[in-house]
Order: sequence, then C-alpha cells, then structure tokens
Amino acid sequence: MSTETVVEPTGHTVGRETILAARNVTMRFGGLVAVDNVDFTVHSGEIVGLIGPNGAGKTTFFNCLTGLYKPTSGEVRFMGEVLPPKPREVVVAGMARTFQNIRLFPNMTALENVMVGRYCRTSSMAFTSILHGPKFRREEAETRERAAELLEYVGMKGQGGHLARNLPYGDQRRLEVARALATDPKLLLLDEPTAGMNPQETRQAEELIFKIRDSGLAIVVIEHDMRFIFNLCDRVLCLVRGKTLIEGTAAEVQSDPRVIEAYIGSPENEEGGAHA
Ligand SMILES: Nc1ncnc2c1ncn2[C@@H]1O[C@H](COP(=O)(O)OP(=O)(O)OP(=O)(O)O)[C@@H](O)[C@H]1O
Repeated sequence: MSTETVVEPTGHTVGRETILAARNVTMRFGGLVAVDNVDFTVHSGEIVGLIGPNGAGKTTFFNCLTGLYKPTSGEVRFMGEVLPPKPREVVVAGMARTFQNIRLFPNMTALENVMVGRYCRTSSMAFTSILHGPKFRREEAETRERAAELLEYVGMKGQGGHLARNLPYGDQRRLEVARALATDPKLLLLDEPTAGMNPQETRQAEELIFKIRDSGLAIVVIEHDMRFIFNLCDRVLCLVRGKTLIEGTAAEVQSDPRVIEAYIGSPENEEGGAHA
C-alpha cells in the first residue's frame, strides 16, 4: 500500500494512505465500451463522488471497483492488493457497499439486519453455531451489542426491534449503512444514497456521511443529486461515455463548462445530453 504526502491548507504535512487505486480500467459488453481506460484513486479519510449523465458508465465502473465485475482490462487494487475474486472476500478485505435499490432482509428486524453484516467478522463456524457452545454465545452477544451501537450511530436508537420492511424509507437507507459499517470497512461505497429521499432525509444522509468520513473511512458516492455531491465530496470524477471528462475538487468540477454541457447537452448536440 502506498502513502502520499500532502500539504494541508493549515501548512501541516500529512501522509494519506491510498485505499483504492484503479488503473486503466476498461469494461466492454460485446462491442460496447461502457468504461474506457479510467484511472481513479481514493485516499483515507476522503469522500470522492462519481458523476456523469445517464449511461456514462458510473454503475459499470462502480461494479468494477467493488469486484462485482472483473474489468476487461486494467486493474483495481484495494489496500495495495488486487481485489479478491469472491464478493465475501472483498467484504472481509474491508470494502463495503450499499445498493441503488435497497437490499435489506425485509422480514428480519433492524438489529438482525445489522448483525448479518457483522458475521463476516465472527469466527464461529456452522458446527459451533449448531451446538450453541460458549464461544458461539459470547460472539453472538458481542455481535448484538455492536449492532445496537451501530444503530445508535446512524440515528436509529430504539428501533432495533422493528421489522426492516416496516421502517420509513430514510431509515431503511440508514439501516443499509449500519449493516455495511458492521463489516468494519476501510472503504464504504454508496450507490445513490439519497435516491427517493425528501430534503430533510437528504440532509440527514449528508450529516451521516460526514460523520463516517470523520471517523477515518474513505467513501465513494454515486449520486444524481448534484447539489448533494458538490456539497459533500472532497473530489469528484465525471465520466462521459465511459471516459474521464474531468477529475478535480468539487469546486473545479462544478465550474467546468464541459460538465454542464455533458448534462444539459450542447446547443449543437441536443440529443447528446442527459439529465441528472
Ligand atoms: N450488463 C450490461 N450489458 C450490456 N450493456 C451494459 C450492461 N450494463 C451497462 N451496459 C451499458 O453500458 C453503458 C453504461 O451503463 P451504466 O449503467 O454503467 O451507466 P450509468 O452512468 O450508471 O447510467 P445511469 O445513470 O443511467 O444509471 C450503457 O450504454 C449501458 O446500456
């Protein structure tokens, strides 16, 4: 794993760990190049946004970053290592994600949903679980306690006993984040975390993401809500037709005329644009 030295605005020199590094990532589907030679780096303690008009390749690239897709060419390294092939191994390595469409266990309680996330860090095997030996009981109690702490952390104290399917939409999204955090990640990837949220829920989501970042995690966010992204992110990568259009600070990307053009379409190319 590499460490980069950065001079902060305060004048202090700090070392930033490289958490995720994608190099020359290309993903083809038959003749279609969905992601074209994209580089991307995420350091410890930063929030990086992934934007682009519809069909730009964001989801495909995100899936390459999380190991769901193996890129046609190029490489993704997490904590210095090439991503392991199995999703469970990626989680154990320290990468957690949420999905565009909520994927909770609807008939389990909020607490149980978070406990499921925790099981990748417990050592009790099926045999110990069947016997319900002392080691299993101890780990089960610790898992329950940690899950309750995480519910409180995401603002859902006292809601552990509610079935996931009965929770309001904003809480279901929060619960997904709590379950992802239960895996003890170093990197959290959020796929459209505010989709379908009202303005108040969006504000709460923003506060939660800042809180998670401040605890030392690196965060990658795909989101269509531009105001949310530019408020939230330290850096933003904008993809257009699979290629990097620009990568920079939120202010740089926000003010780049090519980004505005990519979203609303240039006057000569009305059909090439897309809405956020
Ligand atoms: N499994 C697939 N098989 C074939 N083509 C695909 C597949 N997944 C995505 N594509 C194509 O790749 C391109 C990029 O799609 P992708 O979903 O990654 O874009 P996106 O930026 O996430 O779009 P949106 O914002 O609309 O979700 C599109 O042309 C899409 O049709």
